[in-house]
Amino acid sequence: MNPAPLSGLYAPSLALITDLYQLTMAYGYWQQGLQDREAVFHLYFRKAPFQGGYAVAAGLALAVDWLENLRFSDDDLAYLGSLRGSKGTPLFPPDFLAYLRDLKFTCDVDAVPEGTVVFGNEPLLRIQGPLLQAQLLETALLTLVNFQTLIATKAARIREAAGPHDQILEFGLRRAQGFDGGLGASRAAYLGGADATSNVLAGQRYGLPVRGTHAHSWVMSFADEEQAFTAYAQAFPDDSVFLVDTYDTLDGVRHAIEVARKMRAQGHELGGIRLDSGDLAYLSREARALLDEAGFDKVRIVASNDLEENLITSLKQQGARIDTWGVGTQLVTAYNQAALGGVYKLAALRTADGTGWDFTIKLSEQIAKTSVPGILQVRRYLDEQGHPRADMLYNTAVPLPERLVLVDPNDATRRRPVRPGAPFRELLEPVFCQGRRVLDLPTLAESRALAQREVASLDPAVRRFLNPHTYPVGLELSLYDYRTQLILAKRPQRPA
Ligand SMILES: Nc1ncnc2c1ncn2[C@@H]1O[C@H](COP(=O)(O)OP(=O)(O)OP(=O)(O)O)[C@@H](O)[C@H]1O
Ligand SMILES: O=P(O)(O)OC[C@H]1O[C@H](OP(=O)(O)OP(=O)(O)O)[C@H](O)[C@@H]1O
Ligand SMILES: O=C(O)c1cccnc1
Repeated sequence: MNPAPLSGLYAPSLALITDLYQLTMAYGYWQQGLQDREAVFHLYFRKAPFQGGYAVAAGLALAVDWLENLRFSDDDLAYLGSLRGSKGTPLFPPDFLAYLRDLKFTCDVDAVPEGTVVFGNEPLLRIQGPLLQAQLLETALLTLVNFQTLIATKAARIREAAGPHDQILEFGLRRAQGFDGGLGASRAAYLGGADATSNVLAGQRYGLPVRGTHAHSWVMSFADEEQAFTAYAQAFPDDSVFLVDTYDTLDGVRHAIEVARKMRAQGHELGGIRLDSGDLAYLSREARALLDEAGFDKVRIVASNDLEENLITSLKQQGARIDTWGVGTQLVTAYNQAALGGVYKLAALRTADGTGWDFTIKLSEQIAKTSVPGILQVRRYLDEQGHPRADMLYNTAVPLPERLVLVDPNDATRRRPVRPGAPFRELLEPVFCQGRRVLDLPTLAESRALAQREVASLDPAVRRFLNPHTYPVGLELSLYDYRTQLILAKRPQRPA
């Protein structure tokens, strides 16, 4: 069989986009008759990326799409049937493959909408349903949500640095982690705050605005800069941005102005110039002065060259006159943090008699890595202006006490009583009910607008890049106490 083109991007079925152990466990559960035991898993990360104070949830729409198309094709089953164990016997017997063929997705999925700001330990997704199915979803859901959330968060930080009025163009495809990394990054970058992408397939697939300038090679293909700019303006008289740094940046700006004058005489306006090297603060100030003096104060100044949020902040502090930021490598590769460490943990199992729940916990040497048992919801308390004040994780499967207290899961001495009647909203919303979609997803542009409102609603101390203030996320006290009991019950008490 030839490998699918585009590294499987267009494979008719993506059921096999998983780790082998999900399938070996599935077989084991099926063999033990445990496949339909009801289970609850949470998908969450522990620490916000980039040493930042928050993350922007993303990836849900891709997860929904994957879940709705989840089925094992004949090719998938033939491949699984061909796998052999170390003794040469089939890894998966035919009757299990027949079970997979008929498997229908019947889980409940609750999720935090894309664009919502989220913090460590908060479930972004909660999956409830037959154990075999819920387990089988782990890898793909993590793959989608981890990367999308990572890049959306990076884009939100770049937006924070650029401010609400500047434009951000995502230019990263050539430096992305493969085709799928590039496509996914363009989507997430837009969701997190970029205005447009240079990635044409992402534009087509996700409906993103596509934008761009031209390369140095364009200028190098003509006898001189003026000819190159003139030719580009002929092709795109109302959509030209000239790259001015091929030879000498300020001479390039003067040449751009000459051509812009001729364009104006013919009823067209130059859109912008792009700076791609040198001291971007100095050159942008000089370029702005030259353009303004010549009567081109509406011509935009685009900058590119390894930009990221700290550099953009610094350039602004230096008085740079850049109004459009072309950001590639650092954004689409999340350069300073390779991955978001989201995890997927079992938190509840139906009791054998089917009437109650066993809440489950994964212990760890580090308390920060010990999971939270229960069927969790995140309640976000708001102040009078509707700004987030603190989040509370609680177990929806047990009644909430009258008086609520939030406990820091990493330091039980830090507690906050909840003001009676304090306004709140709950973050996890039903998306699938027994495998049937019950939520109409917002458009990507709506999720992007939500992300901007969400980040803006955070305290600037939580948003700042350097040593941000930790936003309070607590366990509801009775959940905290229950979790402590469970830890004590599970951990061997060895004599000193
Ligand atoms: N005023 C500035 N303050 C801080 N960093 C800047 C400033 N101007 C540019 N930079 C950044 O410094 C880095 C190096 O810039 P430089 O012009 O030397 O790049 P380069 O890639 O070597 O140029 P070229 O593309 O000509 O090879 C880039 O990441 C650029 O964004
Ligand atoms: O710097 P990034 O944030 O990744 O933005 C994309 C870069 O891609 C292009 O450069 P090109 O591939 O021509 O190489 P260059 O770095 O030599 O300019 C463009 O001129 C930007 O500099
Ligand atoms: O359109 C551009 O200017 C562009 C596109 C990709 C990479 N660098 C720049």
